Amino acid sequence: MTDVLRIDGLSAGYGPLRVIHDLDLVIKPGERLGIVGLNGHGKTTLIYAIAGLTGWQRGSILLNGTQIGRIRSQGPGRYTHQIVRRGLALMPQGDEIFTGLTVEEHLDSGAFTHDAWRDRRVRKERVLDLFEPLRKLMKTPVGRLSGGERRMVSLGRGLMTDAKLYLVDEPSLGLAPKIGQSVMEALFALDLKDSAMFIAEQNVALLEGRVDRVIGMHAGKLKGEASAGLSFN
Ligand SMILES: Nc1ncnc2c1ncn2[C@@H]1O[C@H](COP(=O)(O)OP(=O)(O)OP(=O)(O)O)[C@@H](O)[C@H]1O
Repeated sequence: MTDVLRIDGLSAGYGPLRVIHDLDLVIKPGERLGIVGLNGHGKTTLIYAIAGLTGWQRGSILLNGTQIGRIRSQGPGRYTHQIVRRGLALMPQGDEIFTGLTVEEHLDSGAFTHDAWRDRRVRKERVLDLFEPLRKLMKTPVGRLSGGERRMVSLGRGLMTDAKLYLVDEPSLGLAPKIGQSVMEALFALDLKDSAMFIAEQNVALLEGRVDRVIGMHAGKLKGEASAGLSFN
């Protein structure tokens, strides 16, 4: 079976700053991968590079066998819509939600591809099955929601397409521990089938036993790898 993601020799950064250094990574169908590392070591930048959102990048990135990692210096985001159409879903750090729009409008906005838009009712049901508290809030502007509910909206929006690869950036960040845990549980309940999930997370305890592999990230490089039991090599 084709790898969901195969990265070879990726470097990426912003202007003169090189954040990702010659990085290789393979993610298999059905796999949940955790990336852990301290602030500023490049987790978000790696996610952005996969999504074509860094200032510049070079190296090969195959998403489900298709090259999405062309040399990019024309500015961030120029090819991101094409990458999304090829099967990428991004759940960004900090939610990136719009306080005036309702929960339902956010979920609809995640149905970006033609197929997702056509099937949006079914897909919204699938999201609501995972994030039950949103069910009674569909017509509520997101500005009135709690932090945990907003996170569910942000993650739910990312689940509206049938992506090959879900990139999730610090899903528990800024939430009370119990809320963070329940949001993560909902995310882990998603049946990936032959898709894969990449989760950047500082709170390694939240990944324990819930992902197939955890890789440490330090100074723009991947360091050490642990299976679900979390003893690092
Ligand atoms: N848009 C940007 N322009 C310039 N430098 C940036 C930009 N975004 C991130 N950086 C720099 O890139 C480096 C890596 O940051 P990045 O956000 O990828 O790390 P991280 O591991 O995801 O940390 P965090 O948990 O804070 O998101 C840092 O030195 C940061 O200052």
